[in-house]
Amino acid sequence: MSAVRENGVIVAIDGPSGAGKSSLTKLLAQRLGYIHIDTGAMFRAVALMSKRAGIATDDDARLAELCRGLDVTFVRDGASCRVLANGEDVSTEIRTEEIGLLTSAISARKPVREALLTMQRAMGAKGGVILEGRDIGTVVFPDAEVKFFLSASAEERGRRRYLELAARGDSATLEETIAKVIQRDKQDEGREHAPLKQADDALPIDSTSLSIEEVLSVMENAVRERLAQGDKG
Ligand SMILES: Nc1ncnc2c1ncn2[C@@H]1O[C@H](COP(=O)(O)OP(=O)(O)OP(=O)(O)O)[C@@H](O)[C@H]1O
Ligand SMILES: Nc1ccn([C@@H]2O[C@H](COP(=O)(O)O)[C@@H](O)[C@H]2O)c(=O)n1
Repeated sequence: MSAVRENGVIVAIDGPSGAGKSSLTKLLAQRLGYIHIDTGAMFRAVALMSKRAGIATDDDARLAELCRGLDVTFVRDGASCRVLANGEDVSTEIRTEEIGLLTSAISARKPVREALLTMQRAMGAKGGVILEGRDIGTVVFPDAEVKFFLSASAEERGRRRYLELAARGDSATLEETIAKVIQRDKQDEGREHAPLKQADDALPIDSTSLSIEEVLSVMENAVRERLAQGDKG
């Protein structure tokens, strides 16, 4: 177990779509005074920009060129965070289901993963960060001091996403939403590069029957226990 870093520990939260990663990362970051790094938003920004540029999802050369010229940053907006791509606020545009599915295809490409891996490691190396994604504990920071793998049944994750979309006026049915969650799971788990999987040393949390507050309590206790170990860990 590595010593605590300059700004604190690195916390990795991985898991499939709709498991609650963003919700819990935001709350846990507030509790700890840590920085929230939404790596999914970074992949979504690449997907949005590639769509605008008319780049095919398997055109690695053009995807690599796009990533070289792309600067993805996070800007605090009260209790929330805005996502900027080359200075443009793309926070809303990257959240559509269309972009979510496109992102799942784009994020399977090696040049995209290599480019964002470099950015993510630079953002989190000094600690005091919580990164959420699919490969944080396995690829980005395999030496993270605290790792969680947050999951829930596909039906529950689809139900959560359905409620979220309905609140935004989206007309997708529950059945359609569950099917899209399962489709994204298969794409994320089945790809060659950095597939979604639980790190061997990650604490698994099945949130199917747990409230956000219950999950947050488990996570916060685990992080504070590690912090109490300090450099002895
Ligand atoms: N334990 C829970 N119980 C009930 N609802 C939850 C729970 N966790 C998250 N939610 C709700 O489920 C929806 C999806 O949560 P969230 O966006 O945090 O998941 P995610 O894992 O980040 O998904 P994605 O990877 O697709 O972005 C949100 O509306 C959130 O409020
Ligand atoms: N570390 C990551 C994070 C995300 N992805 C891909 O992005 C898609 C969108 O992620 P959300 O968390 O915003 O839903 C996701 O389905 C993955 O395909 C990734 O590959 N690695």
